[in-house]
Amino acid sequence: MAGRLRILVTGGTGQVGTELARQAWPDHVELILPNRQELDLASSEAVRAYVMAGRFDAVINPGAYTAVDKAEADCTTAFAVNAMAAAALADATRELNIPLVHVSTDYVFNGSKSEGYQEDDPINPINVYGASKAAGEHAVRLGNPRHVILRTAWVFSPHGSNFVTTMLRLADRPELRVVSDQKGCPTAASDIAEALRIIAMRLIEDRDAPVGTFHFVNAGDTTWFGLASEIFRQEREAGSSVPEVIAISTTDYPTPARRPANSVLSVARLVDQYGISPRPWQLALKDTLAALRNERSKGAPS
Ligand SMILES: NC(=O)C1=CN([C@@H]2O[C@H](COP(=O)(O)OP(=O)(O)OC[C@H]3O[C@@H](n4cnc5c(N)ncnc54)[C@H](OP(=O)(O)O)[C@@H]3O)[C@@H](O)[C@H]2O)C=CC1
Ligand SMILES: Cc1cn([C@H]2C[C@H](O)[C@@H](COP(=O)(O)OP(=O)(O)O[C@H]3O[C@@H](C)C(=O)[C@@H](O)[C@H]3O)O2)c(=O)[nH]c1=O
Repeated sequence: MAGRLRILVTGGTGQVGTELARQAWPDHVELILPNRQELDLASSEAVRAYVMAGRFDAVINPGAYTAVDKAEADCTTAFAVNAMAAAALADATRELNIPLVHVSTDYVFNGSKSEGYQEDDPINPINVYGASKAAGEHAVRLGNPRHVILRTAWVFSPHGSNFVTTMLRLADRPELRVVSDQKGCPTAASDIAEALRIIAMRLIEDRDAPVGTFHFVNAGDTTWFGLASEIFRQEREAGSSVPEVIAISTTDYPTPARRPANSVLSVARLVDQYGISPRPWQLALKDTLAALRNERSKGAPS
């Protein structure tokens, strides 16, 4: 029988962390998912001490400061969590000679490219969140050669706050105005978690497993307007009454943080080196909407 493996997962209460806990891990794997009280990612000393003491065989780091607009005025916390904690994880995992799987974002790109971004395209973030995540990537690359940085994008899931749950919360309005000039790849947290599980297990079991930066997003791309339209198309098909969705431009929806006009990610490297092929985002969305409908029907008075 294989020896027991302990994997530290940060951000266990988040979208990706929750889905990592739900993955079908082999029986000999134990996930350790500390909450904010048990491990404060804003303290790099606490992060280092926790990893050094934990007898872990790998670390997966989806924990992050993800409030994109709030980060503009809270740069210190965003950098502490997204950059300094990542640096502490990278240093500690290198010293322990264990792999680090770090999660990053499409918002490290400035959005000026017209096609999909490759892993080695230059990064040039245009908001504080993106800059803090870019600094986290840099620290991971410098800190531990045995790393995978998995960039993903536009994450949705049945739990937590995301664009899909926001649209459903606003669904009783007669109309919703949504930007149609920002393009990206909507991606289910459950699919990201599956990719992270496969990558982490390969890195633990095979010293020659591919390392470096990879992209993982669901297949296909759209705009936020396209995503909202598809959410309500599927909801209407399931019998719900839905608002009219109106396409607007970014200038008509001012926000504290700028967002890239195009952050479509190419996944070819992950398909090639890990054999992971993502499903279309519309199918992943269907599962999430069904799960949310199921939760609503359980909560509805009988
Ligand atoms: N959401 C998205 O659209 C995208 C996310 N990403 C990246 O994917 C990863 C996962 O994102 P997602 O699951 O959506 O994120 P969530 O915002 O859902 O979860 C973030 C997690 O980090 C934890 N966290 C934040 N600050 C601290 C802290 N100071 N100490 C301890 N824990 C903390 C949160 O804990 P608590 O519950 O206590 O707040 C939560 O568990 C992140 O690295 C993110 O940058 C990439 C692209 C898109
Ligand atoms: C709610 C709403 C948003 N919008 C716009 C604002 C913004 O340009 C876009 C997306 O809004 P959100 O604030 O929900 O999404 P945002 O926080 O920008 O999402 C990002 O989160 C971070 C963590 C990432 O890493 C990115 O990949 C991306 O998923 O939609 C509308 O046009 N109409 C609306 O009614």
